[in-house]
Amino acid sequence: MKCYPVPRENLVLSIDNLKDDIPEEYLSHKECYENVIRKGSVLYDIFSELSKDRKHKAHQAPSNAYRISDGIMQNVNPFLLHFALFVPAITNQATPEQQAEFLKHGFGIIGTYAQTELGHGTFLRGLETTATLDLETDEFVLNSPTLTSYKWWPGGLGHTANHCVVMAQLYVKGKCHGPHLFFVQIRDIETHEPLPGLKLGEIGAKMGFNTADNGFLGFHNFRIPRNNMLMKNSQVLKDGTYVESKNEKLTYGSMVFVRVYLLSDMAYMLARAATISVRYSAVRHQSHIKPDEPEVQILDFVIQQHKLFISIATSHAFKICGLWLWQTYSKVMEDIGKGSMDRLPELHALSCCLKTTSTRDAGWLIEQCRLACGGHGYLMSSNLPSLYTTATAAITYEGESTVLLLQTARYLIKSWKRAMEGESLPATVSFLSEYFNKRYNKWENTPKGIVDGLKLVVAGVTKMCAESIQKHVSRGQQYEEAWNSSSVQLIKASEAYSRALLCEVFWFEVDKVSSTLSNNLAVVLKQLAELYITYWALEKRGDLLVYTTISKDDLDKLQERYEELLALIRPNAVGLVDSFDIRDEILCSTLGAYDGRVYERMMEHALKSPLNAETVNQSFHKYMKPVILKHKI
Ligand SMILES: CCCCCCCC/C=C\CCCCCC(=O)SCCNC(=O)CCNC(=O)[C@H](O)C(C)(C)COP(=O)(O)OP(=O)(O)OC[C@H]1O[C@@H](n2cnc3c(N)ncnc32)[C@H](O)[C@@H]1OP(=O)(O)O
Ligand SMILES: Cc1cc2nc3c(=O)[nH]c(=O)nc-3n(C[C@H](O)[C@H](O)[C@H](O)COP(=O)(O)OP(=O)(O)OC[C@H]3O[C@@H](n4cnc5c(N)ncnc54)[C@H](O)[C@@H]3O)c2cc1C
Repeated sequence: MKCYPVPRENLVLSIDNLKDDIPEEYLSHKECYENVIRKGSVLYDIFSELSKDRKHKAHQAPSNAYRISDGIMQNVNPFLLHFALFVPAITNQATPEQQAEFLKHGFGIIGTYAQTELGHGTFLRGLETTATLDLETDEFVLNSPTLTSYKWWPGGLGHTANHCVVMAQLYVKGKCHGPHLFFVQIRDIETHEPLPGLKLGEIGAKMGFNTADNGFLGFHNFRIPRNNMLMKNSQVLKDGTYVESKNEKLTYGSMVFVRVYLLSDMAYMLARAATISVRYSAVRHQSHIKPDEPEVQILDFVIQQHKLFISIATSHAFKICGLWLWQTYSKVMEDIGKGSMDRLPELHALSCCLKTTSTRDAGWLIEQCRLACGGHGYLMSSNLPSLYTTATAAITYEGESTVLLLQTARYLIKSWKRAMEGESLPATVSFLSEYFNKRYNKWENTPKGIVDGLKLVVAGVTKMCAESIQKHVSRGQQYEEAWNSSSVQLIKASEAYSRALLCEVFWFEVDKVSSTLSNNLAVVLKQLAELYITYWALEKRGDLLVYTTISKDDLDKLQERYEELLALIRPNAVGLVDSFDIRDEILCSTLGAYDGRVYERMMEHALKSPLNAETVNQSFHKYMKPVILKHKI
């Protein structure tokens, strides 16, 4: 067996079998898939060796080895779900004995996480796949009773995975106990043929993610051993006794893991887009500033700095907040391991709004980076279009953004009610009590003052939501109807909460470590953090004018400070993106390569187009020529 030492980027990137002769955009849908399976299998082999070295723990921050594949695959790795959800679901939701059994083949199996159905993705209590206990045979019988109950979307399900964790409605003795997770083999290990009683396939071409092999799966009286239900939190005994979980939402735990991870993932996606667009903006000369001087680097246009520097700052914000959220996640998981669920609602609320804001921001900021590169940003060889379609998928997967923001709003409203009743609140929402008790300060034009102001916006909007719900109820609506009627404001409350959290954590984490950094590094990091906070204060000036004592004069001074920060960051801009340290082989961009040979690389890439293999394409003689000659006057 090939033995890989812990891979270094150099080792992995030097493997010939990982190089593409033809750029992926020139391959067919089927060739694309086969190409990523070729590369993915090499990486899977390496990661398997790597993972043996460090026993996989459910709550361990995902290894950065994942980053290497992110670059080499260029598109999405069809094995991703195995690492992102299949293994974490088993280590998070199965008993130790089950883990030993299900993972005994180590990386000899390839899994995915099959939860979403054709008819349901958000509303998990509405999932239709059933798992019915057969007491006589000590098995569960899985069925897809309708077309809408077919599993639809799971990554790797179409042709890659041979196992999956399936979410299905558990039926025991005629009673439904809601969604539970089951370990299911779906293909023969040797032949890879679908097992009898299953209908498997891929769901077709998508806007991006076209190598993720998202698939569909239908069950027809498909039997699995009773022991294949993941039974760490709830159990079904041999006699059919159902032992319920201490918290039924623990079943949803695997999604929290990925939502927490996505903050760091988006930091990395943005770092790539910022590296490409800032380096290109340093190379590209276009137009004049002073009429009698040569054309300038487009990075010297202040409006270009306004478009791009927020992406540098946001990547750092997501990285730092991602680590903070990961620490919170790990602590809550530790508490749950000791039997305490107290902080689970808070973790759920934090992960919902931060996952949503980070994926949405990554989407529009990557698009802003693309547009800042003019026409060349529209080339696939820039890699900005692929970064965009990959990042924006995350706004939907792992919890659709609106739905997750409403989950956070649910937590804010509950916290507001607790504040009104004088209860003490967790630190992440304690400002609601301060606001309720009118303990807040006048506006200050400082980073801390801005953070406090943004929290006042959250408290003010949350209060307005609570009053709106109360108003609708007093007019005769049921609570759930009143909730729906107030949902536009509820989304605003969650968005404001997420922004305040990002600003607060970014600023105070940087402030906390700055004394340990070299002066220059501390200065630059603080400039980025202040730029981020000031950018969002100016973006949210309307809310600040409504809910804080900020004045027009304060806003004018903030605008001035923001433009000062752009000028201060300008000399370090290229150094800042270089410090993301993303190699050309992982950046995969003709515009963002370290050596700045943009135009030569663009031409080299263009010549790889199959259309350039000949000077006259056969379609001229076959189709065009007869028409041209026929109509030639
Ligand atoms: C090497 C590793 C690398 C990792 C790399 C990752 C990067 C990318 C990875 C993968 C690419 C693609 C992966 C995509 C995978 C998927 O998309 S999997 C499917 C994702 N689907 C969802 O997220 C479904 C979203 N829907 C839900 O979560 C639920 O339906 C709902 C929360 C919206 C509603 O659930 P419901 O049961 O109806 O609850 P409610 O009645 O609304 O009550 C809410 C209460 O429940 C609590 N709660 C809800 N969810 C959770 C949770 N997850 N954890 C804890 N608690 C939860 C909530 O706090 C409420 O409690 P209260 O009643 O006390 O208010
Ligand atoms: C690239 C990609 C990869 C994926 N990978 C996987 C995977 O590996 N495994 C897996 O199981 N799933 C996967 N999914 C599916 C994904 O998790 C679902 O698409 C997602 O959960 C949203 O559900 P839905 O598609 O049914 O949308 P819906 O929930 O139908 O949402 C449609 C619209 O209805 C709105 N809406 C829904 N409920 C509410 C509500 N309560 N209040 C207000 N508005 C509401 C939404 O906001 C949205 O605007 C993937 C999806 C994508 C795009």
